[in-house]
Parts: sequence; structure tokens; C-alpha cells
Amino acid sequence: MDDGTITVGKVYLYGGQVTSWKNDHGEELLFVSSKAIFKPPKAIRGGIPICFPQFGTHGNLEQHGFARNRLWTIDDNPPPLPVNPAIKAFVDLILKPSDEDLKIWPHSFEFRLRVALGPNGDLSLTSRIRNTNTDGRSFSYTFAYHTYFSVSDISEVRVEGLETMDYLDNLKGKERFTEQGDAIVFESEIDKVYLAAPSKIAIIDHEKKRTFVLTKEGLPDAVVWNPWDKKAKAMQDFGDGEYKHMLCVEPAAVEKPITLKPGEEWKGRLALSAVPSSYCSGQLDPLKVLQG
Ligand SMILES: O=P(O)(O)OC[C@H]1O[C@H](O)[C@H](O)[C@@H](O)[C@@H]1O
Repeated sequence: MDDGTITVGKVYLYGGQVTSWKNDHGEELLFVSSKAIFKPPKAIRGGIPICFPQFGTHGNLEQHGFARNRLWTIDDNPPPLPVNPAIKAFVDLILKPSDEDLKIWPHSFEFRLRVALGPNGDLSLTSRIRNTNTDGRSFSYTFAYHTYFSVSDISEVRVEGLETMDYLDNLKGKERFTEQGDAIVFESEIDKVYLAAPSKIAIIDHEKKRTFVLTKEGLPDAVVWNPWDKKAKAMQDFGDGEYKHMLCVEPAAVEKPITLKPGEEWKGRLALSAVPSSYCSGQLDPLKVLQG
């Protein structure tokens, strides 16, 4: 997507993956590792990988499913879906299963991902997944927009909107806990699936004085992940110190898989905006961020 002067977003057909989203000062808002590999068999480390038809290890497929390491195609003639008139540019990507995919997940589907840039440079991703099985069978899946945000310094970041939520802790065998009343801050590795999270979540980067506001629809859960130093070192496609400059907050449907009957379609949407943080007396007003 190009507005004629500066590139404000980049989408790879490999993975159907957004790898760049910039504000009007040309600053990159998504994190992509300097060691990312942009070809099969692994997914690109950064941007917004799509986890489908499985999130994480919640099933028998490879971690996070296969959509993130398949080649998607562009739909040159997208259908006239309800389009927000304020949208400046969009592209529709399509994924359908190959014969090989059908061997590991025996279901026909059409996945249409619309990536759109809206007013003020907002980025939205809308997934429409349709069951195209002709044998009358339903299918179920889990899903996530595995969004990697670029942050100045992870120790200066807080996440608002997930306080008091229940979560499954992936670092403790997916055991269920309840979060305390304070905003989430980061001092060590985190890998949690917040359940029935609110539709708006804010990531506040104190040093950058920037707040990312995530709005999600059709996606009840939200995963929060940072590998921290030890896991960072163990990842081949991730720099040792890069964990300091990224945070994944991933709108998802994990706890309750989505089931589609033949002919049925599901829609899951993520909208992102980056706004200057209003910072007064060391405290942000979460209500302003989340409602304003
Ligand atoms: O290394 P990947 O397969 O891309 O997964 C990276 C991470 O994704 C999610 O956030 C999961 O909750 C983590 O458990 C996982 O480590």
C-alpha cells in the first residue's frame, strides 16, 4: 500500500502477513526481527502472523497452524463487502487449502483477509473464514492475530484493559489464574491467554509517549507474549536483545474454538491505532485511553 509519497504498510503474500505499519512521521509501529526469515518453512518473525486453524499447541497441528507459512493470493476483484467510506486503501488476500493441507486438516475453506488503512493511518485486518466443505461436515478452529508491536523499552510499557481478567498461563501448563487489579507491566517472560478480554486494550509506551489502541471484534481472548532473555537467545530468528523492543498482544479465539457449518462464515476483526499518550503526573487515565 502506497499513498504516493511514503509507504505506510507492507503485506507479504507469504503468510498473508502484514510486516510494516508506519505513522505519518514514517516511524515503524510493528516489530520485525532483524533475524526474521522471509521464506518457508517458518513464519516471518514479526508483523502480524495469522494463527489458523490452530492457535499455539491447542490441537494436533503444527504450532499456530499452517496459514502463517503458506503463500496467499491477492484477490484482484474483491467483492463489494461493506466498506467504511473513510478507508484509504485496502487489499484482499485469499487462502484456500492445497491438497497437502487437506491431508493434515481435512476441511475445505476460503479465508479472505482484508487489510485496510483508514483515517489517521489506522490499520485494520478483517478475516472472513467460510466453510466450503461439500460433504456436510462442520469444522472447528482456534485463531489469533499474533501482533508484534514495536516498543521503546519493554520495562517502560504497560497494558491496560486486562486487569482482573482470568487467564491461562502457558508458562504454568495452561493453568487458570486471575490477574490482579493493576495494569500489566513487564519484568520477566510472559505467555498468557486472557479470557473474555474487553474489546479495547491499550498498550502504553511511556518513553515514546505513544499508546496503541487495539479494538477487536469476534475475538474474545487476548494473548500477551514476550519471550524475555533466555527464550530470545534460544530462537534462531530473533536477536538476543530484541525482546526489549517488542510486545505481542494478540486478539484471539483460543479457549472456545469457533465452529462453522458448511456454508457458514465467521468474521474476526482487529483495528489498530497509534495515538500520542496524554501523560500527566506520572499516571495515564485508563478511561481516557479506553473510552476516549
Ligand atoms: O515461535 P512461535 O511459534 O512463532 O510462537 C511464539 C509464541 O506465540 C504465542 O504468543 C504463544 O502464546 C507462545 O507460547 C509462543 O512462544
